[in-house]
Amino acid sequence: MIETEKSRKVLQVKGLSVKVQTDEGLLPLIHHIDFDLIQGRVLGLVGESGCGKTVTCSSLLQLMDPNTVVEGSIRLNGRELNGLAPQEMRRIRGKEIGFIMQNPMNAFTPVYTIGNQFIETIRAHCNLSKKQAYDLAAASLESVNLPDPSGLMKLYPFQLSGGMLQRVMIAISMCLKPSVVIADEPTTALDVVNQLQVLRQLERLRSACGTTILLISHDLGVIAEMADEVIVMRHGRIVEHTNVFQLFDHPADPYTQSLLNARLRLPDFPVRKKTVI
Ligand SMILES: Nc1ncnc2c1ncn2[C@@H]1O[C@H](COP(=O)(O)OP(=O)(O)OP(=O)(O)O)[C@@H](O)[C@H]1O
Repeated sequence: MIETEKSRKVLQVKGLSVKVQTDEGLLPLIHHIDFDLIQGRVLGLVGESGCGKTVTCSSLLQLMDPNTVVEGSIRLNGRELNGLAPQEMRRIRGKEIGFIMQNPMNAFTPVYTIGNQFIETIRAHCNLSKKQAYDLAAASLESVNLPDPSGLMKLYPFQLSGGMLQRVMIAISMCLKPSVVIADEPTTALDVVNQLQVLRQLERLRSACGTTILLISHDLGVIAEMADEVIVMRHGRIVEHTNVFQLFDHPADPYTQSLLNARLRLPDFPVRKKTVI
């Protein structure tokens, strides 16, 4: 098939296996998985706790513990990431692959203000003066609906709620415009109002910047609302990879069916309103 701009593969994962060194030898965590991230689309990654979602993301970011072995190919815009030198990977993380994590407090250094960290992050990746970086940061914070950006930049991370910190991370991504954002359970620790805000801003990141998103969530409601395609993982393997409508209407794998059945018994299952692009 000819790759058009609409179906451009931004990230190609082929034969990804992750093993951890134990006293008994190498223990497999991820078994030879393949998937692609397509420009401007959201790929959901679901599966029960311990199935390997976070290990998969950490491998893409080359953030696995030293006692693990990551095999296979991870190509970002055609460039192989597996085995890349740590200083090269540091340049790629943030600028080319953004990440938004479940506990945003871990992403910030407690002793520096939000403004300081925001501006330094922008300046580490872009050739901007402090004033230019400050103006960009303020505009970006405003664009994710955070009030009083200049006041907010003087605050320390512990003075912001989890939802506000998530939106600061999205605002940083909006400035750096990475090709891919990996969002690992970005709404899990948030109340319902903040969940909605964060999901709206992630959707804006995708639609305004054309960012490709890998969205990990145990919440099938979030996946139904956001994802175009979905991967279902079990015991470190992909058991199903399909578009979101197919997944909810005609789940093929018995494991997917059991995941959906468990969720559908709850009363607040949302109905997908948007159309797949
Ligand atoms: N550094 C490590 N050393 C040994 N085992 C690990 C390591 N990291 C993860 N694991 C194991 O790999 C498996 C997959 O873990 P992972 O964190 O990817 O699960 P998950 O699907 O993200 O779960 P959750 O939804 O609970 O976050 C688990 O059994 C976990 O204990």
